[in-house]
Amino acid sequence: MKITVLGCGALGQLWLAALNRQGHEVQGWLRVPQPWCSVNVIDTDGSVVNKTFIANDPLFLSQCDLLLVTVKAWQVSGAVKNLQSLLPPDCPVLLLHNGMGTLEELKSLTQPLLRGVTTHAAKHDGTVILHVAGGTTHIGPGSADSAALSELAEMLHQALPDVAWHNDVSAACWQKLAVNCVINPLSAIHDCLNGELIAWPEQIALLCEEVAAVMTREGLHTSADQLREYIYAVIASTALNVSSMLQDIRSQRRTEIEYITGYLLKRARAQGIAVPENARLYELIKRKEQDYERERIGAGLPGTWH
Ligand SMILES: NC(=O)C1=CN([C@@H]2O[C@H](COP(=O)(O)OP(=O)(O)OC[C@H]3O[C@@H](n4cnc5c(N)ncnc54)[C@H](OP(=O)(O)O)[C@@H]3O)[C@@H](O)[C@H]2O)C=CC1
Ligand SMILES: CC(C)(CO)C(=O)C(=O)O
Repeated sequence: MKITVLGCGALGQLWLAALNRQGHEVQGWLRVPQPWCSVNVIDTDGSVVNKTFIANDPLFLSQCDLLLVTVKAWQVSGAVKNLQSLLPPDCPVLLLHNGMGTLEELKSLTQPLLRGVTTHAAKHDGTVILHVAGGTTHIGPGSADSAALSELAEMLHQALPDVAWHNDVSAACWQKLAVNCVINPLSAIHDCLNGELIAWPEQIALLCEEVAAVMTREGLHTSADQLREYIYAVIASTALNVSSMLQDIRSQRRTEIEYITGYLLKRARAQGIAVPENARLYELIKRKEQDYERERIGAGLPGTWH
């Protein structure tokens, strides 16, 4: 297959390396106008991929069988809309990111849309991407015309297992959203590793109750106890992780809070449910972002909100 990976960061490079290993023709798509991209990945077994692929080739894009989108949630709709007119009309667009809300922003997209979440973990270490832990990628339709694209899951599974197809992927997306609503802002505010969050059981319990109430109203089968149990399992299995939100805060980058807690708040508001603890964490993270954005602008540096 001919595949363009939009966003060649940690996840993007993982997929470029894996898809190329399976014999697919791949190109990267970068924010900067550069005709090549370097992929430098150390896999979980220590094996190294150090390759250069073509990038930003409009002809390749116009012949693509899949656009795999691995940018941050707040970058998704702008990046995809930029490429929309160059893509074949039937080219599936698969969004792989934390948080929710991008499907709503891409309602006008005419290509079939898929969405997914992953439990793989990859991080930047200088110029190298370390594949820290394997995991499962859950994908499914994001628009009505993508329901018949389940064979994509098998192709992706051959490249970077595990990949599971769901005719309705919303439960998997909400479960990941619940994890991110609890672990990401809490770790960013307490400035701690994921594993250290067990020191705040009351806050975790409160957040789980609020998230479970919203999820139940969305028609998902869950409870505060189930969510809490699952989130403690993720805290244990990612104990030594610096969450992506804490990494963003430490590097003074824009976080994904708007698409994580922000999305939960929007759904809660639409349903008339109060979620005060989530609202408080949302405000604290937004304030942190605004503080360093103001400092950057005050220092004459460009803003990070590109
Ligand atoms: N890394 C992980 O282990 C996991 C990540 N995720 C989620 O996956 C998503 C991607 O994460 P990750 O790979 O870590 O993020 P990275 O920041 O490593 O990668 C994102 C890449 O997208 C690029 N980019 C931004 N805007 C554009 C654009 N308009 N066109 C082309 N490229 C663009 C960025 O380039 P530049 O730096 O130049 O802006 C960057 O290289 C996030 O939602 C994250 O939460 C989920 C689970 C695990
Ligand atoms: C699961 C978790 C919390 C792992 O750190 C994550 O998805 C993140 O950091 O964004």
